[in-house]
Amino acid sequence: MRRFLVAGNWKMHGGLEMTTELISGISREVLNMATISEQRELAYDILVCPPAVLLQHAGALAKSLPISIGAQNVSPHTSGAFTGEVSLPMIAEMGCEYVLIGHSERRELFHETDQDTAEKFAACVNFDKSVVPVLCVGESLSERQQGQTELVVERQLNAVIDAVGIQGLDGAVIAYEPVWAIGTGETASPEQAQAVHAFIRAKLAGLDENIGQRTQILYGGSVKSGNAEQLFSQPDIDGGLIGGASLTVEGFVGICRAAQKLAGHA
Ligand SMILES: O=C[C@H](O)COP(=O)(O)O
Repeated sequence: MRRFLVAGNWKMHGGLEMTTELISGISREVLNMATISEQRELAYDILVCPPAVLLQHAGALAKSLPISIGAQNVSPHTSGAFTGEVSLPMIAEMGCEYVLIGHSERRELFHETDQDTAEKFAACVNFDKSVVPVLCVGESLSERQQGQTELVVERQLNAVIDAVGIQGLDGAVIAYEPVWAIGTGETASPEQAQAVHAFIRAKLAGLDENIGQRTQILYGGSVKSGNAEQLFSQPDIDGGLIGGASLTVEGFVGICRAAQKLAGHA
């Protein structure tokens, strides 16, 4: 059975104080709303992805809490003359268990290609310590309007599958984030999201049934406490990658509440 994963992507927000407040506040609230037995181990997983300079602080804070830490980006290189970049060994040392790969803002604003994304994903697969890649895929508004959603998502998936094989996706997380729903307040309807999630799962399952069935596929794009339960109720939606609503304890915990309520049904 797949577990729900509620993941917050803080993007370029926050500082030391906000990191302390969010991580300790989220942990306090989710433990408060958990049953006694769930307090030993929550029935779903929580991830927060702060900016790179806050990872050390976040990693130290979250060490004994039911929250995993992830980076928002990583270099495909282990070390070298790559000014401004951060490597997998560096983020792992800061306590990162996950890293976002190919977020649409990286693709759009920083011109990362499918090939760049595949190289970063391959670096995670080949890294000897475990840092789970969260591969972000999704179409733009004009691509959706032209009926190209599946084509685009499949192209983005294929770039990674070509680089690492289907086995390389075993244990990875996929986040479907329609670009037109990111930060716009416009959410894909549960049915629209489910259709793409089912397509992604079928694509993976067509190559390896077990990997297809056990891969967590998150939805991202204006998820908030008011729509999380409806989205997470869909059979192929295993949680969310949350931007704006992950920046307050109340907003993020409201989404965790939906995962807690539905846990066991993913
Ligand atoms: O990584 C998160 C997504 O870009 C969604 O952002 P949003 O929840 O602000 O729409």
